[in-house]
Formats: sequence, C-alpha cells, structure tokens
Amino acid sequence: MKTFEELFAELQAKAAAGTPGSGTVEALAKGVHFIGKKVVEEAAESWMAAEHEGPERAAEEISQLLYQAQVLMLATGLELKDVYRHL
Ligand SMILES: N=c1c2ncn([C@@H]3O[C@H](COP(=O)(O)OP(=O)(O)OP(=O)(O)O)[C@@H](O)[C@H]3O)c2ncn1[C@@H]1O[C@H](COP(=O)(O)O)[C@@H](O)[C@H]1O
Repeated sequence: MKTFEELFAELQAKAAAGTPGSGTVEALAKGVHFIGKKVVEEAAESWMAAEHEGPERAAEEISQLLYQAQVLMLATGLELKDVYRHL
C-alpha cells in the first residue's frame, strides 16, 4: 500500500531517471493527448464500477484514476503543491 504523495514521488523519480520498463515513462513519451484519454477511460470505469460493480471494484478503478491523474500532472509539469493550492 502507498499514499498519494508516495506514489507521486515514485513516478517523479521514474520519469526523471527514464526507468526502463516503466509504464509511466512509456506513457509520458506518448504525451498529454494519450494520457488524457487514459484519465477519461479510468474516470468512466470508476463511474461504472461504483454504479454497477460494488465498492471493492470502485476502489480499484479509482486507484487507477488517481494514478492516471498523477501521470497527467507529470506530463504537464505540475507538482502536488500546484494542485493542492486549489483544494
Ligand atoms: N497504480 C498504478 C497504476 N494504475 C493503473 N496503471 C496502468 O494503467 C493501465 C490501465 O489499467 P486497466 O486495468 O484499464 O488496463 P487495460 O485497459 O486492460 O490496459 P491498457 O490497455 O489500458 O494498458 C494499467 O495497465 C497500468 O499500465 C498503473 N500503473 C502503475 N501504477 C503504480 O505506479 C507505479 C510505477 O509504475 P511503472 O511506471 O509502471 O513502474 C507502480 O508501482 C504502481 O504503484
């Protein structure tokens, strides 16, 4: 298990190092358009899971949505504090 902040730090480090085999590094190379579609896909899957598949499946899909949102942040050059200041 990891927190939102721990995941972001892990993804930042992988992006900076260009870690081979990292799905995050591969997604970042594909760019904002590709990542944006992933965000929308996971948002829709989260909605469907919450409405039809129960809390456990919803939690799984929401975790993937949070991951994709973080990848979009990295692709946009945003840090956690840039987003947190709007919360
Ligand atoms: N939490 C996640 C995470 N959630 C989702 N995903 C990716 O998002 C994809 C979408 O999941 P789906 O179940 O929708 O998969 P799918 O639609 O069947 O597959 P795709 O065709 O979309 O790839 C997954 O295949 C993963 O590539 C994630 N990839 C990575 N992480 C975390 O990020 C860390 C770094 O990952 P790497 O950069 O790959 O090392 C890992 O340790 C994990 O903690």
